[in-house]
Amino acid sequence: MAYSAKIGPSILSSDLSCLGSECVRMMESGADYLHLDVMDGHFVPNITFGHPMVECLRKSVGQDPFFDMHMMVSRPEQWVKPMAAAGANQYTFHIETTTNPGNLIKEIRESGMKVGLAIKPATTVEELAPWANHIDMALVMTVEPGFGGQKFMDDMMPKAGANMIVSGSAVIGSDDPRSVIALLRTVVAEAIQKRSLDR
Ligand SMILES: O=C(CO)[C@H](O)[C@H](O)COP(=O)(O)O
Repeated sequence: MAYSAKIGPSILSSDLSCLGSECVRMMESGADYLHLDVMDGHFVPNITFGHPMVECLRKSVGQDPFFDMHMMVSRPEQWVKPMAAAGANQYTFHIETTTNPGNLIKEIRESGMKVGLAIKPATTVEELAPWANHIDMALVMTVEPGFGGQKFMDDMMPKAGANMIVSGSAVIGSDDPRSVIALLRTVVAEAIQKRSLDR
């Protein structure tokens, strides 16, 4: 059986004044999808951009790149429809930010997007587990949300078993992002294979 992993560069560490060309550079370097970090200054102590920027990006890069919106915002319900209209493919919200994940999942699907569910380092996978069959992707954070380039939290490893990897500064900051993406993909695919053989 062939084991594969998907790599989604986070554009957080890129030159945000050149976001369109940075996204194209990542896709041309072999990225499987793009992880777009949306921050509102409330859920996290940082601000990035919102749906108007996503709409411009979509026009600039075309229909093909898959946009996974990592919504680090305090009211994720508010941005579902605007993000769908702007051209987002997946809406990944934080379980810590809503009292009604089921309703939000329904709204996201009705808007035509896939559903991602994220947890901060302090949140257990048990809180995520009841929604596992209702979502397309679980995002287990290995840094505190808000900033790229932080130290990887090794103690998050028991929560993971990942087949999709978000990597920002290591990919964006490299002179050779193609090699970094390929290396990440190979290492993760081999780990998945080993894990399945160990079972
Ligand atoms: O979600 C994020 C921060 O909130 C970033 O997307 C994530 O941390 C990836 O960036 P890096 O690899 O530089 O840590």
